Amino acid sequence: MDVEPVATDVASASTSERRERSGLVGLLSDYLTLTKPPIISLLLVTAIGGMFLASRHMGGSGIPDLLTMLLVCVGGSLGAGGANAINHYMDQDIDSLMSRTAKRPVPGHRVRPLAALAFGIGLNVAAFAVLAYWVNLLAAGLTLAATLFYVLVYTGWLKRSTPHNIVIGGAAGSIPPVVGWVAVAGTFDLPALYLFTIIFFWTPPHFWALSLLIQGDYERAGIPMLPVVAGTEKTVGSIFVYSLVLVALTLVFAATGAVGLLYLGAAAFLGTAFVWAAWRLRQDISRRKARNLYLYSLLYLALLFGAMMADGVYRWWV
Ligand SMILES: CC(C)=CCC/C(C)=C/CC/C(C)=C/COP(=O)(O)OP(=O)(O)O
Repeated sequence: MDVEPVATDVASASTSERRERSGLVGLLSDYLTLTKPPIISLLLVTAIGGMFLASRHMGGSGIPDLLTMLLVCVGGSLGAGGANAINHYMDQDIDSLMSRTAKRPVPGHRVRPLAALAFGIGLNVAAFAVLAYWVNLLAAGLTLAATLFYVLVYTGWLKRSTPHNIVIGGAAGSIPPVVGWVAVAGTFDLPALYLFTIIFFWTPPHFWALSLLIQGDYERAGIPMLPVVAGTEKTVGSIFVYSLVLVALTLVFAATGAVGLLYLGAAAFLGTAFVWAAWRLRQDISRRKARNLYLYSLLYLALLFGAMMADGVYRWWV
């Protein structure tokens, strides 16, 4: 497969253009870029999904209290945004070697490394304060744990040392629905573990599809992502196996009774398309198929959690 890196960090590229146009707007835009807003949006969808599910589990309408939702979104955005800013600081050397990330604010010399670090730490302190004071200590502690796992275990260690980096590191991104759940339920329960596990198994196929598209970048930076270390055939095989486990998990979840038929139908439909996309990539290892799976995986997660929310409200309503 042609592995020439074509993906560019669109957010950073446009940031650099804006920065040239206007000093203050550009600076604010760079700091916003440090938080990786598209990733935050997806994490919030999963956190809100956890809140809807917990609300239904507690015998409520399935629609969580709006203020709690807002506070979780604010606290979660600060926590995840802070973790991402620290990631920018820690990865500045390798980011400067990859075309997708070379124009980011730190390697692009528009934000000083220590300023990015201080910004990231500051956001995490604010996240902890918001969640601990207005939501609960468990939600605050879990968010902090996600940040520490992401920056210390994934960014500082696994990312540069093992092809299993994204498998284990994905645990950080699997915590937001659990934060949403405990924000509403106050305690940890089995459905929250399911949500965690679903995202845990979603992350590798999603990230490996991206890794296939930017394999050249990872090779240049010496990052042992699976395609670099094990080759494209092994990677698409692993993507397929993880996709099967992911979809099986989403279906078994319905058997627990935490979700209903509306969710089950959506999980079956969306999951079939996921496995189909992974199978097609396995049959024809091309950039187009890898990009299809990568983009679909984003849509899949948002729609799966959307179905979960709609399902709870529907069951309360009928
Ligand atoms: C508080 C909280 C919920 C934090 C979650 C942190 C988070 C965004 C986890 C996502 C999982 C992950 C390993 C992403 C890859 O980062 P990367 O450094 O490989 O990505 P990059 O190459 O784009 O920088």
